[in-house]
Amino acid sequence: MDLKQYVTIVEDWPKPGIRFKDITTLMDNGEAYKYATDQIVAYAKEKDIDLVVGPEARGFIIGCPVAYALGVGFAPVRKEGKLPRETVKVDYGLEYGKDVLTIHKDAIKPGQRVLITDDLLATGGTIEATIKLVEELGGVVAGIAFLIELTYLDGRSKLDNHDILTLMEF
Ligand SMILES: O=P(O)(O)OC[C@H]1O[C@H](OP(=O)(O)OP(=O)(O)O)[C@H](O)[C@@H]1O
Ligand SMILES: Nc1ncnc2[nH]cnc12
Repeated sequence: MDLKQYVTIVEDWPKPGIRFKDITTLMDNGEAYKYATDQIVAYAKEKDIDLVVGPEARGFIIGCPVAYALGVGFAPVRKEGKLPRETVKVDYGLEYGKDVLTIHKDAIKPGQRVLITDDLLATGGTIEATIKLVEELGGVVAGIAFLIELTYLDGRSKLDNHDILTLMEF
């Protein structure tokens, strides 16, 4: 299936100069959303995953159906001030801003094999920060899966030698 046809490009959003890749037109097509999810599930099955971790908010949309299909848990990474118990945190930058990401301190057991999911790899700041959080809690990043990679921003170079799956390149 050609997934790219379901992504809508929105010019100059949220800021002038940004070509926003809107995945809501992929998600609201049941066949396309299932196809994309199934590709990531097949990848995750090769990696012997114990837990899926995804950053707010679009990382949840990708990661939760994958966790359900694998029969493993999902741990949310959220922007500061959203998680109610003790967290670890990290500052990060992204294509159109900067922020702080957090995860509950007890979300990952040392040695657990983690799949990180998100909709899109741009500068790599969000996933670089997510990797730091997972590793600080003793998790092993066994794989990272995205729907979309913006190859012209070279976010991949921030993700060391981690194993990465992307379903579409722009
Ligand atoms: O590779 P980067 O430059 O870090 O950019 C990619 C991140 O930016 C977007 O999230 P955003 O922070 O806009 O949050 P949202 O998912 O809540 O809209 C997107 O969903 C990725 O998480
Ligand atoms: N160009 C873009 N489109 C959609 N989400 C993004 N997150 C960071 N850059 C983005």
